[in-house]
Amino acid sequence: MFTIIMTHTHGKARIAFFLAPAIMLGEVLCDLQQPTQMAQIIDHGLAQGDGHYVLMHASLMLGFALLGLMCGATCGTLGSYASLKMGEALRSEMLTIALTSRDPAGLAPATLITRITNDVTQMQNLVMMVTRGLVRSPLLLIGGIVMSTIVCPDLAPILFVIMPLLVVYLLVIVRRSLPLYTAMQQAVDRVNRSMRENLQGAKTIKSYVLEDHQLTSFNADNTHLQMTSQKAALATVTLAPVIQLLLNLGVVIALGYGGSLAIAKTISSGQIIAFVNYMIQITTAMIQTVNIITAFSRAITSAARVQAVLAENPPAVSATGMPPVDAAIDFHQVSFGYDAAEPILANINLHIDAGTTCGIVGPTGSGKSSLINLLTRSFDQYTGTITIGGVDIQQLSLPMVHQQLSVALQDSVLFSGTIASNLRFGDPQASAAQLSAAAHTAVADEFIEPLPKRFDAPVAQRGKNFSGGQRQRLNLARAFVPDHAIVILDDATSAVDQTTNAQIKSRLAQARHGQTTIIISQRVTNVIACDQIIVLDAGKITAQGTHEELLTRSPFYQQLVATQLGGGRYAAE
Ligand SMILES: Nc1ncnc2c1ncn2[C@@H]1O[C@H](COP(=O)(O)OP(=O)(O)OP(=O)(O)O)[C@@H](O)[C@H]1O
Repeated sequence: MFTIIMTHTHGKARIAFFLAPAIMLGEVLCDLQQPTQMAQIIDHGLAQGDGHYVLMHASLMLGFALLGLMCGATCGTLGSYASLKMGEALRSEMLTIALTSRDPAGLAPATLITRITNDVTQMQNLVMMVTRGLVRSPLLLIGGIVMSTIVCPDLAPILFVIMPLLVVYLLVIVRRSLPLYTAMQQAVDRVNRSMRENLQGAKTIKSYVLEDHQLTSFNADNTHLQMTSQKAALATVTLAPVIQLLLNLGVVIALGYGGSLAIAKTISSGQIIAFVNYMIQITTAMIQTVNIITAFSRAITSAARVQAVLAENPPAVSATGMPPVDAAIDFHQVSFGYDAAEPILANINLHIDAGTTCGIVGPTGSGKSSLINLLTRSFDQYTGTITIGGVDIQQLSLPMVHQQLSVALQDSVLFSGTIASNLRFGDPQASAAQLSAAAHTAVADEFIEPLPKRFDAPVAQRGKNFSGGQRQRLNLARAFVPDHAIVILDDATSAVDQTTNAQIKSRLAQARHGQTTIIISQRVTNVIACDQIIVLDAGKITAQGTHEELLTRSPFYQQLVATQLGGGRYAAE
């Protein structure tokens, strides 16, 4: 946890982090002066009726109080600065990892949200507490014990009995509360996940009239969160009162026993008052220690969850390969599984010549998208070699890989903004002519041109002001805007009608003539004209060749053609 805090606290924030406790030392020293000064006033000033002595020591007390206040305020400001800066750095790094991570298995959005917000906040609270309390509480505690022993050694045994009892109690509570805080954070994850799914799927829920069912399920998660939070709170709720009780008991004994010693003239009344005041300071320090320990328990849990995100496959930093000279693609003996125990692709060998088109067909779940996920380096845990232009993609940095290829996925994710801002994702400098050309290839021009603002027309969140087919065409156009050597279309026209699909196919053939294009499609018509077609089944390449070749070689392909095209031998266009 300390490593996470330190690696995310730089420059002025780091100075503030270390300076704040040092300044806090001033406040503690000032606080520790007060009871002694008070005893002096009672035993010397008041007892001897020395008004000047009383005034002088009262002024000293005021001076210490003001100095303590200044130290406390400065420490609080510095601590808050360090905490805010650490939170900012941590959130930024976590989001970067979330956006670039190539192993999303442990990074479900709901848990990520909780980790980036709630868990980071817990760590920020700890930094605040540590900068203020980590020095103050132990020092005030030890200082209080030492000073009370010096000022009134006769009453010191009271503390030596009470303190060990308190420490044991504290340790028991902390041990009990730690797993409860972990459970609480997991419950927050569940509520977040449920809320996210319900909000995203609101339309589907309404159409199936499942509002009550979903609400019941959400309420169950909500109640679970409330119960686990309550358990965690209950585990620590007795801490402060028990500390207060034991120390009040100590004060009562000090007053009773100390009173009898004062009557016997063994100690003075000023000593008793100083001792009681030190006990009050010790109580305050103990309660503050409890708060720090509680914050620690929560932050330890949170730090582990934050660390799990920070450890998620950081993007490759060393890239030694030169950019590929051409767009030929090779897979050599590639095997892959999202989970090591479940292979998805097995021994894939394929070669796509630069400047050719390659179609990939296969039943649903056969591994077509997974193949592309490897080429785009979304996942790296495969065996074998994948090269672009003869260069192993592992030797290329992620930006280098992404400068080679554009991908249009079936799921057309659009972002709020304008059509132009969405189309410029892959090339922020793209000219208006590039946008028009890309929109034309994707047959998106026919609905963009009539819009009053054309390419400046607004796009709502997730593109919900466009139809599914329109979204897909904008998604396609976005992939065509950058002048990348390789374009991959992964079932990217599944939502468009047959006529538009045919138009896209013919414009694509023209626009990408002589450039490497990979088309994954459930529709056999989309791949018929490809220079080669790869047939995938259960993660293996079962056949590859041209349409004509596959019609004679691949029973699966024959069946696909028969089902979709009525059984005739369709020639490639
Ligand atoms: N991110 C993932 N984590 C775990 N398993 C996954 C993931 N993505 C896909 N899979 C699994 O990998 C297998 C192949 O999926 P993939 O998406 O590659 O198939 P596909 O041929 O593209 O299917 P479709 O035509 O339906 O899109 C499936 O069994 C799927 O459940």
